[in-house]
Amino acid sequence: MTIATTMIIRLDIEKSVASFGDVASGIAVAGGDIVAIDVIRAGREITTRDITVNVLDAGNEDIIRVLSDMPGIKVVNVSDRTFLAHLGGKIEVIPKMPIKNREDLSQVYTPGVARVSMAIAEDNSKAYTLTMKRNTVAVVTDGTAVLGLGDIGPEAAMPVMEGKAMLFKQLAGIDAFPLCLDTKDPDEIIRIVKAVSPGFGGINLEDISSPRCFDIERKLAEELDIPVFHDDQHGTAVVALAGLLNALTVVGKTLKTAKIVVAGIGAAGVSICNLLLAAGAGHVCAVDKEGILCKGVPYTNEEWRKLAFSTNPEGIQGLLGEAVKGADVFIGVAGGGILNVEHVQSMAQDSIVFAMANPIPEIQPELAEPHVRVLATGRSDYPNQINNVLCFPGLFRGALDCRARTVNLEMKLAAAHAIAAVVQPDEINELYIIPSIFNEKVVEHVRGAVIEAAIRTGSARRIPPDFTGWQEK
Ligand SMILES: NC(=O)C1=CN([C@@H]2O[C@H](COP(=O)(O)OP(=O)(O)OC[C@H]3O[C@@H](n4cnc5c(N)ncnc54)[C@H](O)[C@@H]3O)[C@@H](O)[C@H]2O)C=CC1
Ligand SMILES: CC(=O)C(=O)O
Ligand SMILES: [Mg+2]
Repeated sequence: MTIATTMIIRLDIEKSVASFGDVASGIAVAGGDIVAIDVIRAGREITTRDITVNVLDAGNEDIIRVLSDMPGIKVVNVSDRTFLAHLGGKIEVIPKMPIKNREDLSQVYTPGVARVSMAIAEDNSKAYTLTMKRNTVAVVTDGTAVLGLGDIGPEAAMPVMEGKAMLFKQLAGIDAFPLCLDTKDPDEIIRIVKAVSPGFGGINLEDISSPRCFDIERKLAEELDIPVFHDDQHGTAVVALAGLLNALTVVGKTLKTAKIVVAGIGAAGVSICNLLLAAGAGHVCAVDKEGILCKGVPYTNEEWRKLAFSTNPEGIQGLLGEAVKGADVFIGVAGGGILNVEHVQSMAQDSIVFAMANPIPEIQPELAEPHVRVLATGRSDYPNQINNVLCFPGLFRGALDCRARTVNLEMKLAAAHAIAAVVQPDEINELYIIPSIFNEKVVEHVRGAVIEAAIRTGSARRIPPDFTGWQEK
């Protein structure tokens, strides 16, 4: 799969040996397109230039190899726009007011702050009004299941968590802090999250591998009185359900009767199966590496044991190939390339394929497209992006604003229906089953639906002053 990008290559060119013409033809031969040239230093013997080159494939090493092999050329540095966007990290803390004089200082810091702290000490709930707690979420990971990259560790997880924090802020105005923990021990993760929780209005667990993630989330949700939400489980499930509701409308099928295969029964897959069942799906078939989950198999994974009873009503046995035969829907949250063209061809007429693995989908969209009616991926470079970013900003906005104690099933179902309803009935078509993350209505819809469900189910501790009720439009 190719990802077009722009590289900036800094070169020392030894004038007596090589010319810029040599460089330009080398880059062209290796598949690059020069879009800008900057002279950084013009010495008598050596000139240093930054060459900006468009390349089709982000992983393209050919250009660098060609240039490195050229006599008189030294490649000093290579960066691309993506790396440049990460220099020094992507987020920062900005004070809400400047400290210009001693009076300001004594208000925001000592001695003035002491009175505020004492007010909170007398009544802890004042932390919601007198600190950043009410607008602040911790994005917590142990780096064990980062995107589809696996267990890459807490440092390598940081860019993804910073990205989530940016999305929280830009889309929903929420201040989110990445907390990348250097431990994989579930009990220690629970202890650390509980210990830091006083400063946060909510906890977004991210990219924690399964099955550890289930217990970690359950125990934290039981023990904390703020919403704890494992995004890869429930954010993904909410958005998958939203997309599926509209995709089924496009093909004229129903959730109750459609045969739905979910592949990859990890964090995302378990929650997708559970949410689909809760929404009324009648034929869910859960498939992991060892095959279709079946009743009576003594799985060590407790979630699998439960799913084996609630899914696969036909008792189908076998691997993915058996599961997808005649299926109306395939939802992949397993990993890149596990679905092939024969699999897709064996599905029912007007099939729906959500290949949601990141960064490489279960099947390349170009391969699947000719054989399916509705296709979606988790990526931003194809139509129908089914990504949990459509859920978590609005869901936390709603949960924070009504000071929800928890995120319950009704809130998740409400969020899914709200996302689906952003696409108006006269707009829905094969290439538009899910709104864009830049559609401003998404956060507004999800917030409203989540607040309404939280109030209805007793999870809300307050009714936001601006909340006058919510109805799908
Ligand atoms: N589009 C979106 O919004 C989201 C996409 N994802 C993507 O979904 C994938 C899974 O994420 P998580 O659930 O967090 O990971 P996970 O590690 O908890 O689960 C992955 C599951 O897939 C299974 N699996 C691997 N190869 C398989 C195969 N050939 N056939 C069937 N099952 C197979 C694994 O055994 C595991 O149970 C990743 O690629 C991730 O990037 C995850 C969350 C959100
Ligand atoms: C989108 C996301 O959260 C993931 O792929 O892990
Ligand atoms: Mg994730």
